[in-house]
Amino acid sequence: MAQTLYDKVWQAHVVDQIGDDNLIYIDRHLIHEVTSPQAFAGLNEKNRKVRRPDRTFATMDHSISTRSLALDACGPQNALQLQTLAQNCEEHGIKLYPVGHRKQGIVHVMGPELGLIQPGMTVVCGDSHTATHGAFGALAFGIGTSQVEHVLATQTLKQSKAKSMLVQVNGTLPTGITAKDIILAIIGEIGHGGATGHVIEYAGEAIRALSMEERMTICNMSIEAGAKAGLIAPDETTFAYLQGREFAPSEAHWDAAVASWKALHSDAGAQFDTIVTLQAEDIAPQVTWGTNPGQVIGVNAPVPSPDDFQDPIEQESARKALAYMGLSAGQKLADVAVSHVFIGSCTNSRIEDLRAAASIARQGKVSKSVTAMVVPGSAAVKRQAEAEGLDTIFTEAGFEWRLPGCSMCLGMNDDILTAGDRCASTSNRNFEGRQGRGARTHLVSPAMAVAAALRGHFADVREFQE
Ligand SMILES: CC(C)[C@H](C(=O)O)[C@@H](O)C(=O)O
Ligand code: SF4
Repeated sequence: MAQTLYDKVWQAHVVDQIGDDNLIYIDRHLIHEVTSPQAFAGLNEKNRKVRRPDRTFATMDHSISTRSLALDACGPQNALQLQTLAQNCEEHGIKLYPVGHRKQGIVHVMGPELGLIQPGMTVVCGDSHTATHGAFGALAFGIGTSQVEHVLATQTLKQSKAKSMLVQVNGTLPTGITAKDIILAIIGEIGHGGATGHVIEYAGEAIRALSMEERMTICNMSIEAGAKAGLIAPDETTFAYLQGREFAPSEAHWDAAVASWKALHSDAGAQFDTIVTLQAEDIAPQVTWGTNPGQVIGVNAPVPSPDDFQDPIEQESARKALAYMGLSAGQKLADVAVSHVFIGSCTNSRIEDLRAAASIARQGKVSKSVTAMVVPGSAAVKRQAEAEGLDTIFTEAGFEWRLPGCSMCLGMNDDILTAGDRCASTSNRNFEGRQGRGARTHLVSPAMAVAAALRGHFADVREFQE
């Protein structure tokens, strides 16, 4: 029978059947400081060892400062969490990339960089944006702390199979439109719960044309569509990205690996539970106006009115969102001033994101009324950006240039907004209080974030194209 990519990866990892569920084997386990301490505590209490330390990799990203390398820069509680991770990794023989290490970074940025994620693998992490790694044709999803403990102890996980959704993006992406705009447009189309219970496979000409970094941006936000995971079938782009990376198959094994990866695609005639189709030419630069990522419009569209929605729940949600965001129906986004701009997060902090941001930043200066920062996703991205002189472009334009980490994506470190602040952010979540209590988040692409920084209000990045 014709199989989907998801079927193939799933089937190759089933170890056992438990009732209606399966026990699946986990190839890679990524860990960070926030969701691992209790898991290790549970393991230690039961006197258990980590089953496969060689398949487990750790980094520090959430609770760290991106202004200083000091572990206690964000206070004693964060320091304790970070020290606990270091101690647990030491005791259990797990490779850790701590703050200051040349391979440290946001878990979803540094993992792929090291070649840890390969087509056909199962990948888990106690973090919802583990979906990012699906860009490699891996089945990658976030797990809770008790599941982290289970994977540490057994290298397996009990799971039930999800439904499948095909999101097909046809056509060619217009100039100035990015992967971030594609995924926001998809979520705008299906709603922020639109893929609940599904694993999404992204396909179509516009997806095939994307680089690996752009594919990661797409898969990253599968979670914001409600999906369990998002995948893209591996192809030459994937293989070229992986070749030569530290943990990628060695030269002696490379050809055999690629040959097996080439079978990882949905067969002709494979059945999906749900199919969604978008046309790339229809996508404008996206800006969220509300408090979930599905509340999104093209930059030139008016802010909607609750009456524009049929569903009473959506109407109520729009009403609440407009009140929280301090916006009114019919308003133009070009009239909405921003106080902060954040370029970073596991969605948009890779080198291509920073290049796109710099290409706009070199055209002007950050508005006096805006505080703007660029936070590279990993130490490797930071080094590369500095080698290309991007840091100078940013600082000369008036942006802060930071150390790698999650930073202002969420309020767990020293980058927290205050009530009433309005931020154009390249991150992935915009719920109430995400970047600080009472703060307002608008999700955009890196280029759109810079456009807002320079103008002091939202602007169509296509006006900046040289
Ligand atoms: C801290 C962590 C558990 C959390 C997540 O899982 O998503 C964080 O990364 C986030 O983006 O909110
Ligand atoms: S950058 Fe943001 S979304 Fe990504 S892992 Fe860190 S906190 Fe979560």
